[in-house]
Amino acid sequence: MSKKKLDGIGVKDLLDNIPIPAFIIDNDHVITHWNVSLEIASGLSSRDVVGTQDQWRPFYKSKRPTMADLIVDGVQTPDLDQFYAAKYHPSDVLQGAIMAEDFFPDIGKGGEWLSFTASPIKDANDDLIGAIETLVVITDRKKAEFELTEREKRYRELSQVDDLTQLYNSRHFYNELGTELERSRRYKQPLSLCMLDLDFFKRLNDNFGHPFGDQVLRKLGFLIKLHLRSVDSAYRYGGEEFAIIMPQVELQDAFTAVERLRLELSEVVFRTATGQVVNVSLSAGVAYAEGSDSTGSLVSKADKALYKAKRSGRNRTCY
Ligand SMILES: Nc1nc2c(ncn2[C@@H]2O[C@H](COP(=O)(O)OP(=O)(O)OP(=O)(O)O)[C@@H](O)[C@H]2O)c(=O)[nH]1
Repeated sequence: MSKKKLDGIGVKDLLDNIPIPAFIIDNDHVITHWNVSLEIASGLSSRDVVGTQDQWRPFYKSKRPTMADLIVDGVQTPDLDQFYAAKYHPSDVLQGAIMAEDFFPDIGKGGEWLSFTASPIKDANDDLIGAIETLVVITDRKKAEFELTEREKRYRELSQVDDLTQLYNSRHFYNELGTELERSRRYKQPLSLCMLDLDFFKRLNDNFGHPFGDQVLRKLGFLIKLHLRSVDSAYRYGGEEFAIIMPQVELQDAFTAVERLRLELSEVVFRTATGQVVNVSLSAGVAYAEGSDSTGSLVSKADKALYKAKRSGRNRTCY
């Protein structure tokens, strides 16, 4: 008995009983159905739009095809790009249907994100007779996704950046050095690596206190950043040891750049808590990447040069 009643139910009744906004257009792009959920969402009554081609009206400022119109016209990828560049994909579930997500600035107060799917409607002979489009507001989900992406970005930055000096930390150093080494090999471009180490830093800490040592580290971090070109990257490699990766820089130029930095630091006047004036120096080692170098061998070359600078009296740069 109840089955018979359901057999007789029309498309309009069915559509009006689902909580998802939906409309149907025929092959002439004329609206045949506009359900109650879409009336509520769009503020347009079915009486006013059925029989028209106004399906674009709730979504756009001026007339343009909706996804359902493109389905009716048989528009395929990549021509869909013209209207929904990189925002659509074929439905995993329905054959011939296209799903898309987009932001509609003219809907609601500040705009809404919609997820919409348009599917072809075919008759018993498999001929296309129209298309149905359903819409879901996904603004809250999108907001949550954006917030999550931002948090992840911030977290990644925090886990890569040293708090004290605001330079990258050593974890990030090895990733980046590997990438730059690979790039220099592939494009046959020079790559230099500099290791810097403050001289007698233990003595500074012991004599003037840890906070004073921190102040020196911060200042050196600041000076390094000041001197960096946009393609260089600097790292706090260890306690008072720093590294600078210099892509596209020959050994001699890297040497000159580090020397400039060393001289600048030597001219900075630090003042201790008791007002004492202190000068600080650094030693540096510069190495140049050769075709056969790994990250390990390049770091080792730079470290050896740094050791040489320390051994031969400090406050100098060696390669
Ligand atoms: N203030 C401060 N000191 C640190 C930090 N990290 C490491 N150090 C100190 O840096 C000092 C490094 O000392 P050493 O490795 O003996 O080297 P050095 O005294 O600079 O001697 P040379 O490198 O041979 O000139 C140690 O006393 C560490 O405690 C930090 O974040 N802040």
